[in-house]
Amino acid sequence: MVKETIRVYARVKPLGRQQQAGIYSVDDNEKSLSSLEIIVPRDLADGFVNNKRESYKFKFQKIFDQEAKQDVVFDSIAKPVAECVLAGYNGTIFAYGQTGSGKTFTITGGAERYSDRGIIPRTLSYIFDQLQKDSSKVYTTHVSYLEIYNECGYDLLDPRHEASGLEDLPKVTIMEDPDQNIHLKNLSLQQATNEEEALNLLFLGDTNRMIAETPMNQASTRSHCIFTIHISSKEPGSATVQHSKLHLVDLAGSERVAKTGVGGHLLTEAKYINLSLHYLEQVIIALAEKKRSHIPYRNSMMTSVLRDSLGGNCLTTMIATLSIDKRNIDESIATCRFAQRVALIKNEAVLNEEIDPRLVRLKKEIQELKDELALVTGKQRTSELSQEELLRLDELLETFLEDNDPDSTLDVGADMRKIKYCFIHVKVFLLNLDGSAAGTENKLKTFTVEKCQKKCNTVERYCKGVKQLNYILVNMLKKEKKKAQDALFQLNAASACSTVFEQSPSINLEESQSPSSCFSLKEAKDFSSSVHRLPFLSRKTGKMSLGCQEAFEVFKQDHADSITIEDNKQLLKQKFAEAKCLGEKLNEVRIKISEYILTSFYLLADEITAFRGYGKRFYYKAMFNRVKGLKIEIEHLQLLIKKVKMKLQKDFEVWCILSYFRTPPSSSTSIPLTGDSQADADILAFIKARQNILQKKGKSCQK
Ligand SMILES: Nc1ncnc2c1ncn2[C@@H]1O[C@H](COP(=O)(O)OP(=O)(O)OP(=O)(O)O)[C@@H](O)[C@H]1O
Repeated sequence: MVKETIRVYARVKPLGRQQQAGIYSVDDNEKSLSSLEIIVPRDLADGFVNNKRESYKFKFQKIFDQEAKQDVVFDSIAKPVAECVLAGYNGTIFAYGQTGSGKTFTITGGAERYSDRGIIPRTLSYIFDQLQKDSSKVYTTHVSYLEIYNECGYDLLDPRHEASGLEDLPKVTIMEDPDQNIHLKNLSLQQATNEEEALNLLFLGDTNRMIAETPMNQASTRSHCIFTIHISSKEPGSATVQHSKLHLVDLAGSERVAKTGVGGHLLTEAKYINLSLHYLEQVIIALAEKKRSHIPYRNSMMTSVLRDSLGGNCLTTMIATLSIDKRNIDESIATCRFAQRVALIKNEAVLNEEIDPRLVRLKKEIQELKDELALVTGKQRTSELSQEELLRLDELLETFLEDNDPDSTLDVGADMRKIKYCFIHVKVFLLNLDGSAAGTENKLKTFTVEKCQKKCNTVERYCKGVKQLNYILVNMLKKEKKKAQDALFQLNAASACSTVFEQSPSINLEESQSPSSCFSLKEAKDFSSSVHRLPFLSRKTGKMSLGCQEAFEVFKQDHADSITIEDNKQLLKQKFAEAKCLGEKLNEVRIKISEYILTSFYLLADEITAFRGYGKRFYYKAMFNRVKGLKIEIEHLQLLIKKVKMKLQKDFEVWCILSYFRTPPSSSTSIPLTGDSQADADILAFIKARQNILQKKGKSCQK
């Protein structure tokens, strides 16, 4: 807990050109309090016997003279408060003084120069800077902006739109809970994750502020404004959260109504303002009197909102803004008197820590669920398993791990404690696999290893089998290919010798072969076209079987057409690259043209621009046509590649037929099946087709 009286500072506003300075002196003391002396010369008109005081002395924590810059004010006043707020304490800084004395300039800042930024933007910047540096905690920051005008509260951060008048803003009302805590109904808390977002909210609020003119100040604020920064912080893993808030208050002008010379509607306003400041004064007087038990906070909205800041859980600072103009001397003295009373108020700031409400909620939820579970199961579940339950679990685990049946299961019921226990147990067994655990664990270890080895052996055998099959198939296809090449060679030779297929449809391809194995190229081609696409070459899915694909690849490599395909592919690549390059250029030109169109829209009279635009358009059109041409060329090439590929596949089929039919039918039985059910079915269908043809052929020969 930090016990401290409210710190009171004074800031003297620089005098305007036509202002005449009152007599005052500052005794700035670095070590203790500084003092301000205001001299009011006795008015001779009051006569020679005049007991009026001539000198007024006031003590302040520090006095900022006319030359004091905003950064100095921030460093001395706001920075220490912001540090406390970051540490989890509540803080308040409020500016009090007559209209035009520099309250808004000190709290919010001036709009002319960046260096004129006041306490709010500088504090936001400082806080977000610190939050970024501190990675030990998770911070959440919100801001709220309240305006109190004629005893009514308004939410300046209404996100829907910028209000055209105060009436358009949501009305904020005060609610008090049984513990006498104040809650502001309708005041929105806007989250700000960084400085920029927080500043945007400040600007939104400032735009919404009610500004009216008084004879004293052309743009004076006649309402109280409270900008609040709310910070929540939590260390990861910690159960406690800290909540703190910093009120930055710009009070309305404290001058007396008679002096301002206002009337009518403005007089009503002034009365309200003065009334609320009067109540503020009453609260401060009451707080300064040690014997007073009742503090009249509830008399006005402003004192209700600032209840904690005045004599409560808060580190509070007041800035008395003074206009040391000859005409404003009385007001300045009044402000200083008020400040002296405020300086007597003692506050007790405590660290605002609480158990994370989410944690409290979760704990409650867990208890409720436990109760529900106990009701359903009829058992009260504790966090630990009983000795009996543990023994039963051990038995179940042992039976499960010793069971050779791979489909055996371990059923421990829907109890997370038991499931976790089993997992841990199994993990321990696995970790001990290489250790020398004895007894059951050892048995289980051996059992697990055996089981694993068995599995490995099966997989190994399986892989071996697949490899063997692959090897057989590839060899088979290689042999077939060689035979086909021989056959083709002989065919070529035969055709060279003018042995026309048509004349002798049953030309022997190899003299040594049996007559039934003879097959002409034409027949092979006919067969190919009649079967259309052989089942093992083209599946219903349109894909070849794996072995066939492999064979096709080997076949393709040696085929003359594959060179054509490669050439075409290269050409296609080039065309694609060219088309891409042109496409990019085209886009560039398109952007330039739209820029030109936009420019010429603004400079319609400028014919040169328009002409240039046309030139670009022409260029664009030519490029467009070129790309179009390339597209057609690419499509043509793609078609060509497709055609060559189809031709290759057809040739491959013919080659397969030829090579297969060269072998005697009896040899088909020696063909090892692949093991792949679909491929085997293809092969068998192929053999059947071949036998049918041979049968037909035999019949026609007999005829
Ligand atoms: N320290 C200062 N340095 C330079 N200009 C200042 C200073 N203090 C105040 N001013 C200027 O004086 C004028 C009035 O100041 P400001 O609006 O802050 O007064 P105020 O006390 O907030 O008045 P109100 O009660 O009407 O809101 C503004 O133009 C402001 O820029």
